Amino acid sequence: MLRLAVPNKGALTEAAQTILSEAGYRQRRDSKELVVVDPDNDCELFFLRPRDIAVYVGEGTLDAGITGRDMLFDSGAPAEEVVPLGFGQSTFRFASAPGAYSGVADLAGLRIATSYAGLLGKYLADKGVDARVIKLDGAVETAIRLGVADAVADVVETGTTLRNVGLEVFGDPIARSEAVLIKRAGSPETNGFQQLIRRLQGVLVARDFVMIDYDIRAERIDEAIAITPGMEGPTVSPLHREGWVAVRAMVPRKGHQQVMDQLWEIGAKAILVTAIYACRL
Ligand SMILES: Nc1ncnc2c1ncn2[C@@H]1O[C@H](COP(=O)(O)OP(=O)(O)OP(=O)(O)O)[C@@H](O)[C@H]1O
Ligand SMILES: O=P(O)(O)OC[C@H]1O[C@H](OP(=O)(O)OP(=O)(O)O)[C@H](O)[C@@H]1O
Ligand SMILES: [Mg+2]
Repeated sequence: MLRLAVPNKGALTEAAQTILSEAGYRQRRDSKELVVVDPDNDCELFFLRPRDIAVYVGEGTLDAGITGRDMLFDSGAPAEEVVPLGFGQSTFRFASAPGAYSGVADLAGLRIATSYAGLLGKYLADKGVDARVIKLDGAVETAIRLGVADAVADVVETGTTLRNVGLEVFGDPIARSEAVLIKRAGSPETNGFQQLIRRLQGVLVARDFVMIDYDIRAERIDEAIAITPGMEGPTVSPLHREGWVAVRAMVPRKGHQQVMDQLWEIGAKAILVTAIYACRL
């Protein structure tokens, strides 16, 4: 049985449940459920704090989990990223009162508040900067005003939280993160785990691609294929109308309107775009 850890709180929770549910796994009915058994998929889902997920997976008590890449690094657990999941994107950055510092080198000897002490500690060591890391559980942005720290290192997405307390980012981003599927470092992939990977990748492709269908004169098929090369090559079928063919191909969702324009320019007709509900490549 596949034992899978899913965030039960925080920024990744909803999107993690959506992607798993689109991949055909059973979901919890209310937010108090901590374990869900999914006999159809021979799987057990454990709802845990995102910060703890890499620890369970690293220990080998759970086979796989969804957490943030930043939390995986921060934990130092022997777990590894297997599939980036395309949601929960954030950067991890330094912030301070506007203009106070311009880069990590300015922080030598100062106090930096963060809830990612592992990640920050490794970064400072890498850069050869000796600073004091003040570990807080959350809402670290307030630490400067309360005199606990000179700078903070925290997750920034829209920047709204920082703006609200009058802080500004400085220096290079420390890390870029998104939700990732993880497994224990070096552990073999079981059948159940490989099936999970294929299903998640299928959902990601279904989100990123659309199906395009159109009719075109047979003599222009090479130009058409150059515009819509598809995955393995487009399906080209004869049309009842002499000298015309029907073409079907997957194209990236982003930019599909430009593809439609280009096809129109070379004389394509009846150009249809439809969503892909699910797929296995
Ligand atoms: N505003 C955000 N937008 C996008 N991703 C975010 C945001 N805040 C956090 N994350 C990401 O979500 C993951 C989990 O962080 P989150 O803040 O939800 O956990 P937490 O701090 O343990 O939970 P809580 O904030 O409920 O205590 C991290 O990988 C983080 O990078
Ligand atoms: O740039 P923004 O879009 O404002 O998002 C970033 C904020 O979101 C997270 O906070 P969260 O709500 O998880 O609270 P926490 O600090 O207590 O973890 C993070 O710690 C930042 O504070
Ligand atoms: Mg948080």
